[in-house]
Amino acid sequence: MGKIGIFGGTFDPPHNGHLLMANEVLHSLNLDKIWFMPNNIPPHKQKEPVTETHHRVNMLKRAIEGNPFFQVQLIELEREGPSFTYDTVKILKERYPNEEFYFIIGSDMIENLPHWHRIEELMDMVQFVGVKRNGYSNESTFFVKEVEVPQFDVSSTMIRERLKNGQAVDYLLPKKVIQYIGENRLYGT
Ligand SMILES: Nc1ncnc2c1ncn2[C@@H]1O[C@H](COP(=O)(O)OP(=O)(O)OP(=O)(O)O)[C@@H](O)[C@H]1O
Ligand SMILES: O=C(O)c1ccc[n+]([C@@H]2O[C@H](COP(=O)([O-])O)[C@@H](O)[C@H]2O)c1
Repeated sequence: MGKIGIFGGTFDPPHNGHLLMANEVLHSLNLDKIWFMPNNIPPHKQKEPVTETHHRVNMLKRAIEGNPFFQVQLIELEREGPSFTYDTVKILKERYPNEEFYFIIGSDMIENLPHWHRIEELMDMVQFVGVKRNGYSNESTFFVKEVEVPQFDVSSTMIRERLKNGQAVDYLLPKKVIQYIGENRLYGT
């Protein structure tokens, strides 16, 4: 039996805030692995344009390169439409009956939890792990296991904005991801 942290996200692009929190949760909960799971269509951002999936996957692979505890889990790209976590966790539990799953979220998502698809049932299927994010509260009517992580106030939105304006993004995301963004002219670079 293994303990797996599932870290779902849009990762548009992945950044050091994602890597920091994943690593801290891995160690504080003694998990065996973290699966970074890019979504197909983010359920609550359905009206926003999202970078093509293959680019998000390629960036994620570069971001986690060299860390033996980090893997990319592509299960949500096997389905069309919005990636509801309930549907995903159901399939994961069938496919990996011996694993115990922890679903990692930042506190902006904790606030949003009551609006998630079939949240009551999902709560019985997986343990949520919450990481505090600047400007959001960790309070929830649902049980979310809190992990203390040094707060790193970076977001994909901030990185996209900076790139669009020609501002520096060094140390906000891995060098290899910055290189990939430049080579593929993403985010208006
Ligand atoms: N700096 C951060 N600190 C804590 N949690 C974070 C941070 N950045 C992202 N997260 C969490 O990581 C998960 C995936 O986030 P996502 O890929 O949407 O990144 P994001 O930076 O929030 O993107 P965007 O700015 O486009 O909304 C979410 O649960 C989110 O709350
Ligand atoms: O299932 C839902 O209703 C649901 C609603 C909002 C977000 N999620 C998931 O939460 C994770 C973080 O979302 P995001 O959009 O911030 O990248 C990602 O795996 C989403 O698929 C899931």
